[in-house]
Amino acid sequence: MALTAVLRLPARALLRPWALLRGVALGRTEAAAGIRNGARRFGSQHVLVEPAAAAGVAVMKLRNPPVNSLSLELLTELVISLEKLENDKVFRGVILTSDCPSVFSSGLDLRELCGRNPARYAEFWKAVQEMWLRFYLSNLVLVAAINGACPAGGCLLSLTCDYRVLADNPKYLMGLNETLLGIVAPFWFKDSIMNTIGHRATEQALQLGSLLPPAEALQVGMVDQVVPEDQLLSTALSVMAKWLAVPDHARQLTKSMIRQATADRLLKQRDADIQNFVSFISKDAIQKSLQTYLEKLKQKKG
Ligand SMILES: CC/C=C\C/C=C\CCCC/C=C/C(=O)SCCNC(=O)CCNC(=O)[C@H](O)C(C)(C)COP(=O)(O)OP(=O)(O)OC[C@H]1O[C@@H](n2cnc3c(N)ncnc32)[C@H](O)[C@@H]1OP(=O)(O)O
Repeated sequence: MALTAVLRLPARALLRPWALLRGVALGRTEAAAGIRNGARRFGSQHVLVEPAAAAGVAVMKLRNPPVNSLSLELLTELVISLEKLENDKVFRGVILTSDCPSVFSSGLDLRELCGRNPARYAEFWKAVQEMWLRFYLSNLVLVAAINGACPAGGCLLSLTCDYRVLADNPKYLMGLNETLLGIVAPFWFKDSIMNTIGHRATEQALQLGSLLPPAEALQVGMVDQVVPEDQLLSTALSVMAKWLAVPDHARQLTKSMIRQATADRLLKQRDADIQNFVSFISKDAIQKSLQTYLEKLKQKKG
């Protein structure tokens, strides 16, 4: 960033050096535009973060076109973006949404699960764990504004949030569909959904790999609200206002009291979970089934 551009920045940006780094990552024009509008706006290649109209709230948008598949890069950038917001005392809540049309996130990037070497699988799985742990235990209020399809890892990401609002569109299917790919959702995926929809509903949803349309997702408790698409963000902001009306320290300790035990189950066996994943995903039969699934997805268009 040129010195003249730095000098034009408001003092508060200079007090936060990472805000300048974000500007570099965004490119000078976009960063400058954000600041000119009086709003600090930052991002990385795959995650865009901008302050919402409400004080203390940021909107975090996934932008890994075409379908926001959770690659190693996107997972890493999500964690870094959340950490930056947590360290910036201005922010108390985050609305998580998608910048890609009609897909919130297509889940883990299937290309990360096929044809890689064990070291890369291990690195990728560590990043999936990290994303889940950091979002699940975040001190901030997280509201998911789900503006598209939300299968598998996309659903997991939304389940880390404190509240989920889903746009009412029959194409926006949501759920943990791993069994349909011939793979098994790990215990912490299962814990996330079971803590949300309960034991019996999980028995069905997880074994069947159900992808639910909005009305059913609402009925089972996978989401808290279904609203017309054009009201998604305003609803998420209203929900956020209600959550932010509670004193942070009391809400944060309560959240931790409810969630820490679930996170600890993974924290106690992170390495074993990585080894399990690597040996499971490396099996020929699993690789075959994933490749067939990926090919079917690609052929869908033809
Ligand atoms: C004992 C057990 C121990 C350990 C357990 C170990 C391992 C197992 C755990 C693994 C957990 C896995 C979790 C996951 O998240 S797996 C991913 C599952 N995701 C899906 O099933 C969704 C697949 N995608 C879709 O259904 C559709 O793409 C979607 C999201 C509805 C959007 O539809 P549409 O807009 O029509 O877009 P296209 O289908 O045409 O897709 C465009 C383009 O993107 C490619 N693509 C789609 N999804 C993915 C993906 N997840 N990863 C990578 N690429 C994806 C698709 O193939 C198209 O590519 P093209 O090249 O043809 O343009």
